[in-house]
Amino acid sequence: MKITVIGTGYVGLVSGACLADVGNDVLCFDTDEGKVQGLRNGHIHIFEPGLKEIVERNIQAGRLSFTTDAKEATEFGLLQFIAVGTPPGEDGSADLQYVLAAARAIGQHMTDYRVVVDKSTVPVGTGDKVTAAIAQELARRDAKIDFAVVSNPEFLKEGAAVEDFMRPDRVVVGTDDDHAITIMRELYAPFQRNRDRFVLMDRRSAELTKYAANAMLATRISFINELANLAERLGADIESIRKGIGSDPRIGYDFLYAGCGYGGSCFPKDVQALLKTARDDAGMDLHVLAAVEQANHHQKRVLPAKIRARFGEQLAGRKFALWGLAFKSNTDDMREAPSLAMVEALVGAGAQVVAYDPAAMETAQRAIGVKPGLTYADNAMAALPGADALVIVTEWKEFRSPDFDAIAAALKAPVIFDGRNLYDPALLRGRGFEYHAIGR
Ligand SMILES: NC(=O)c1ccc[n+]([C@@H]2O[C@H](COP(=O)([O-])OP(=O)(O)OC[C@H]3O[C@@H](n4cnc5c(N)ncnc54)[C@H](O)[C@@H]3O)[C@@H](O)[C@H]2O)c1
Ligand SMILES: O=c1ccn([C@@H]2O[C@H](COP(=O)(O)OP(=O)(O)O[C@H]3O[C@H](CO)[C@@H](O)[C@H](O)[C@H]3O)[C@@H](O)[C@H]2O)c(=O)[nH]1
Repeated sequence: MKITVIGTGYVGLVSGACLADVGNDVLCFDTDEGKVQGLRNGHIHIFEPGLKEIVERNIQAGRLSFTTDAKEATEFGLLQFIAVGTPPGEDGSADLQYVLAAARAIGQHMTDYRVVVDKSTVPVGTGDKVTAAIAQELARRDAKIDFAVVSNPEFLKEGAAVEDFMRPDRVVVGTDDDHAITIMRELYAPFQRNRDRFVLMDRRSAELTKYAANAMLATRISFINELANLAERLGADIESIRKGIGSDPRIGYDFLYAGCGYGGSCFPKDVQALLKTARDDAGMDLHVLAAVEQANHHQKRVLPAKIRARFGEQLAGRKFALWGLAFKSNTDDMREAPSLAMVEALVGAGAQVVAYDPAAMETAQRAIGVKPGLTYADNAMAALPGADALVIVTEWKEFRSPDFDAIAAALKAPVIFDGRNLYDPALLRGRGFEYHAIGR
């Protein structure tokens, strides 16, 4: 099939590359000249395991190419995937300017039937707005061309994006257009594995399904974080509790890791956008979700508060090694990363911070800019010498089993603040560490 993917970010590039990998012809369109030029030369601007190989393989096979030309992009694909950003607007609602710009470009240039597939995360009713934007452009040039607008939200996780796209738990498709349904079924047939993963519904339900999934996952995290804070005060261990409740299949073990709060490009903005949609479009307050957001806001401050409780409110003259900057492991994404709140809290109280991340050094420097008091180390161990404590905020694999003797020798005193519960408290205390974790 001939497919155009609009937007070459985490979702667009992964979708385009994976769709090409199963034999489709894919043209990726982005308005960012620099990104497109780089991609043509095989430079991948995001860190995503396995993506580079797939992109290179499919460029070489002639199935994957890139353009900044909207007309070429619209003429290319029978399917037009919209995978542009929907960042939070000032009031927390999803900013649809990029989605609607993409829709207008399709309306301006289409000459034949098109299936427009919305993969961006968008509020209920956006499909209607995309339809209206395309229709308006067609009317402007007096063109009568049929098209369908389908909702097909994406559920991939950064850091495992290729695997998630290739082996999806489900493929949610929202439309009542029979021709579009046939095309979408054919498109996703190679990704069904051993059972039918295709979940067909109306467009509004598909749009809301995406928010429901992220809201549910964010709720689990805020719930376990709050319970962790309680466990700590009551002298219980949240990891034992996670194992104790996870064995119930109705609860499960996944996504119940306590930590220093959820971040990333999705949960914070999608929770906010859903609260806003409910309030503005349905006159409803979502009480549970409002509490989820509030609890997460609090959780990002739990580890800094422990550091202040240990070293005092004023941290001038103190130095901290910070391991992890990305919002989670296996990504370079800094959007809403808990590290941002940590750096702000430490440097704001006068401390020096020496930070290291295996993948997010460049993106962090771009996100934070120049900040007096903050410097970066070339590797994890190089961040430690002379620091009052090691602070961990991202669960990178390379932090899981470090040389504890070398850490103790490099730090001023063996003190660790672990926002991801990476280590066994008894083991660390046995090795002479003062170990502060979350809920243990
Ligand atoms: N990042 C994730 O893990 C993830 C997962 C599932 C869903 N989503 C959703 O998918 C959407 C995209 O997210 P992302 O993280 O890939 O975004 P991103 O910011 O990484 O990429 C968006 C890309 O779109 C391009 N763009 C903007 N306007 C354009 C236009 N009019 N025409 C062509 N290109 C344009 C930008 O230059 C950028 O390269 C969002 O709605 C997001 O909520 C993201
Ligand atoms: O038990 C857990 C699991 C995750 N997190 C944190 O939650 C955030 C989000 O993690 P994750 O969901 O793995 O990353 P994302 O790439 O943001 O993926 C989420 O957001 C995407 C965008 O909508 C969806 O497609 C995915 O299904 C959804 O998992 C990160 O800060 C994690 O550290 C925890 O604190 N505890």
